[in-house]
Amino acid sequence: MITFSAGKRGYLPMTVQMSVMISTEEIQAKVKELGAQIDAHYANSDKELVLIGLLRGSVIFMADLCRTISKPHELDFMTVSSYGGGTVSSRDVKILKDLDGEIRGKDVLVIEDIIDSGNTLSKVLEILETRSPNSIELCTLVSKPSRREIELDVKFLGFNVEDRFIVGYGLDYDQKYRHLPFIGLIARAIHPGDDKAGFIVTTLLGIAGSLVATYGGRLLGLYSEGSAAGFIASVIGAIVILFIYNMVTKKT
Ligand SMILES: O=P(O)(O)OC[C@H]1O[C@H](OP(=O)(O)OP(=O)(O)O)[C@H](O)[C@@H]1O
Ligand code: HPA
Repeated sequence: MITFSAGKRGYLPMTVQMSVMISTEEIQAKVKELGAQIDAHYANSDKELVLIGLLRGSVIFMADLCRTISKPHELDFMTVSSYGGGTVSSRDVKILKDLDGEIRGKDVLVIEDIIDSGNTLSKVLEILETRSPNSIELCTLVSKPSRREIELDVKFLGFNVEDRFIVGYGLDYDQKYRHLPFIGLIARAIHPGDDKAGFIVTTLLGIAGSLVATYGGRLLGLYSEGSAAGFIASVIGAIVILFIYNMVTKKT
């Protein structure tokens, strides 16, 4: 289990616990293996080879993979999106950015980080086939065969994985975690701080809220000297503190 800090949510630091599904070492070994398979496959072709990465997920895999391929090749990119910020394919695959170059007569190798339902790649293949390349093959680091809605012929495959939502090595959840060098599962829901810090901060906030409500209430003439704020007023006091804290931290 790997624990790391993941910025802040509201006024408290977030901590994420992640379990490793595919380690950095396993990924690096597989990338080299795939590079060798790709070199062997295209060794006898006299056509130009172009690797097409689907942004943004494939970028880390593609950057590592292309450096293990000896045959000279071009890199080009397309942006398609089907997941938005969620974990379920919308099946409405949108082409957001097309290729910069021509692929007519070339050997095209499409690079993906993951194939899940197959909707994204099948749409991309449909488009690329209309442009008369010499050949089109698919390469993905990860595949979830049990999720497939559209069958695809994947020539170069890294790992088959079970149906769990994974992140890292290009794979994101809401655009986060792509930078991780391994592929993992978010094991514990993102929570504010560790439990001890959460308890202490919550207690201090409760006390501060009560003080703000008591002295604020006296200033406003709501309480007489010597009487203290009740529970609801203290909660309101705590909310006022959080509001001010968020205003101040947003400005810095
Ligand atoms: O087989 P599918 O069910 O279509 O899912 C696979 C696609 O989902 C992810 O892309 P996403 O739309 O999340 O964009 P991203 O590449 O920017 O992460 C991933 O990179 C694949 O392109
Ligand atoms: O498990 C996943 N993680 C991240 N992105 C994805 N896109 C399809 N499946 C996944």
